[in-house]
Amino acid sequence: MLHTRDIRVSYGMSEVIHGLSFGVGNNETLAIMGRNGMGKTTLFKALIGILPASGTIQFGTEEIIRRQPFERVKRGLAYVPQGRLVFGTLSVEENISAGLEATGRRSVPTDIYDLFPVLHDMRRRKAGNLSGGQQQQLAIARALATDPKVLLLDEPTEGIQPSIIKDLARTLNEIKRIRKISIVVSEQVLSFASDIADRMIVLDKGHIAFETAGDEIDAARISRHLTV
Ligand SMILES: Nc1ncnc2c1ncn2[C@@H]1O[C@H](COP(=O)(O)OP(=O)(O)OP(=O)(O)O)[C@@H](O)[C@H]1O
Repeated sequence: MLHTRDIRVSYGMSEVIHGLSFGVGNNETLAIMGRNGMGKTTLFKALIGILPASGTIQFGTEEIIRRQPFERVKRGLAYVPQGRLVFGTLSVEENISAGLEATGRRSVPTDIYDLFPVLHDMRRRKAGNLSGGQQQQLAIARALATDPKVLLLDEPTEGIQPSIIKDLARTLNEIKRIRKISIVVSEQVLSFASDIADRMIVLDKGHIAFETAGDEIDAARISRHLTV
């Protein structure tokens, strides 16, 4: 579905992503693991097109590396940034509706409120008044409103309580089942990633240290790359 080849990203003269090649298949969840500063956010920004990158990004049958972010979204790539970044002064429903623009649809698809009933209950509230976990749900709901084929999630568990993290894993598995989409998620929380990933890639200083199938996860080996 989404395949990169030799992706390189730099800040000025300093290259931080050093030629990454990986892919995510149809209806597959890929977790990209790595501790702070290993390049996860930089990689995600390059995938959605906020940061320029060299190499190739094949999305379905199309090469998208020169496409603007909004063109990538229109084609079915959605991005939930680290830190959630909802529009705090807009209502929950207005936040979700912001995602509809890419589709031409006018009302929020019902499956979104089925997935996130709390957002339905709070649809008239200002998004800034929601808890961290609820804002994360809202950011995912807004991304789903764009009707994506691939959902990119940058560290969705950051700053979220452990009990809510379990719910988030369940919801992401439900989204994959209902929508039949692919998910690429960056993470440091191995238990969460293990609950959702079909495959994992471990990033180390902008390189792929190794890759593993979800049912063959060597927790000790991955943990060595997650703890300082
Ligand atoms: N705007 C920037 N200018 C220069 N260097 C940057 C910039 N943003 C990130 N970096 C550097 O790029 C490298 C990768 O950072 P990145 O934020 O992608 O890592 P990360 O794995 O997402 O970590 P975190 O979880 O802390 O965001 C780090 O060495 C970081 O210092």
